[in-house]
Amino acid sequence: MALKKINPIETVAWRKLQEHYQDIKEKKMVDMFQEDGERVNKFHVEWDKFYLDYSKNRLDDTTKKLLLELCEEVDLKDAIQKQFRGEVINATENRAVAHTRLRAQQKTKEVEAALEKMKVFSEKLIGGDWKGATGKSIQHVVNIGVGGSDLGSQMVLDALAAYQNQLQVHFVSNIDGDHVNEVLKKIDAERTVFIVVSKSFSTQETLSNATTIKNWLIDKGFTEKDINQHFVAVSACNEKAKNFGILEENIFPMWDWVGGRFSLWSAVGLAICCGIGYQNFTEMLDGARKMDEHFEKNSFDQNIPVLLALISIWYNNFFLTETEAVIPYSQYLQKFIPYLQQGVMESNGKNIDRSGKKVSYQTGNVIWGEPGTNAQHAFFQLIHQGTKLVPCDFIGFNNSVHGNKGHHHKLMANFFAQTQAFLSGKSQATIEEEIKELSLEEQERIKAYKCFEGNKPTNTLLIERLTPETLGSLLAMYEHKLFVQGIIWNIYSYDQWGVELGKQLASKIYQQLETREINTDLDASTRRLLQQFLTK
Ligand SMILES: O=P(O)(O)OC[C@H]1O[C@H](O)[C@H](O)[C@@H](O)[C@@H]1O
Repeated sequence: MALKKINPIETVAWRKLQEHYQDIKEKKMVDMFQEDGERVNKFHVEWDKFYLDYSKNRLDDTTKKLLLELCEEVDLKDAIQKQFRGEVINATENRAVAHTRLRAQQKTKEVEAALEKMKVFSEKLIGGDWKGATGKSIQHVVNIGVGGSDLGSQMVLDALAAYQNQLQVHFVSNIDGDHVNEVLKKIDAERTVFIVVSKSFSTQETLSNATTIKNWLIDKGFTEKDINQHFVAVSACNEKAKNFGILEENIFPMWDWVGGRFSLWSAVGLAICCGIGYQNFTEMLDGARKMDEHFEKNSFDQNIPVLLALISIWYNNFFLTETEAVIPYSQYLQKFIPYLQQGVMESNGKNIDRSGKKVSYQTGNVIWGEPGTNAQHAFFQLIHQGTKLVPCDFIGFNNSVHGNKGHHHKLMANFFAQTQAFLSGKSQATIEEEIKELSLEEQERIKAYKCFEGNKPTNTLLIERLTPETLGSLLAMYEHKLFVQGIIWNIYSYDQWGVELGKQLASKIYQQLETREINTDLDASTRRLLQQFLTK
């Protein structure tokens, strides 16, 4: 059964939210805290190892009530059930969406078999039982993939670097030859296994990089047979992987019903199993499953992904904010933002609704960010005193991984202080006190620059500790958040046609660069640029 096609702006809740926005747009959050002593109690969720405080947002009881009514009107419940039942909700590609199946308690036979294969392979590598062509055990693993076949594994291995074993895992993604060259400098061919990860097994970047590496091995004297011991693949297109020269037994499955950007839970996460071991990988799946259950079963007013999605819609569609920042207070989560960017922007960057009509409202949010405290020293100025409203998610941990309390308390003091500053700003009295030593003339001149208006919204997510399990829950939380937003916006979140045009044009331009024959039907700017490129 297809997803329902309900135009959100035609709902009663949307109209009421528009009216309600007029009441709330000038309100100060500090006043709302004053007026309602129960605000924190009402606007937080405690779940498993997560604590979400969303009280520092420009919303009140009515906002929440209306946003929840919007969920009813678009029949979010029905959409959630359809997703968990694995129905064909990716209608533009005619595919089911069932990545949650990869981490379900009761797994299907094919998923079990894939997991077992990943376990056996990664344990052989880690235990030194998988030998290269010259009989040496493996030290390096190179993941060759791009987009969803790269970002997730990279991010998880960075996030869980504390769990890393002796294998060194590298990533080659960019078609830029400098990328592959730099990685090749770091590895020892005889002790390296390459994992070619491509759902379609037809992505230009991945196939070019894999071919370059294969040739590099051949130049070193490896035969086709030797290469078999150094190459494995993860793909939904077995035949193409075999044609590339990968042995059938070394191909790990992928399925149509797993979108690339939701695939780290599948064999696409093989590099993760190699780097941190199968046990940690399954703990991550368990964490994701817990979040799936929370999302599927909890009432919407206590449902973390639903609430985050609604808050985001509130700003995006009523305050008309342009972007959203995610600030994890953990250096381990440095690659979390690029990973989220693919998930969120590839999914919800759409302008045609589920009825095939152009939408007349804003969809996909622009996501950006960087770990705190580094972010504070880079772009927080704009959030504090710029002209744009940037709602932020602050993600912090009760306990650090390294156990160094001194550092962790300093880090978290900044975490709490920033959301406090975003909320309250700086009062006139405090500014006057700060500058009272200056001459009256100087005070007058400087006063306005020292002003922090505050009233900048933040969600604060406090998680017990960064572990494979909590990371799994966190990733699933954002997956469900973007799904809810796509449902409300009445778009299809699981296709990505928007990336195709560039690929097609690149292949035509590539031919022209190779033959040095520039098409006359190109636009004038591109034609001139190609000429310029070829002259030097
Ligand atoms: O895994 P692959 O088929 O090689 O695809 C890799 C990536 O490329 C595409 O362009 C898509 O935009 C991504 O969603 C996908 O993850």
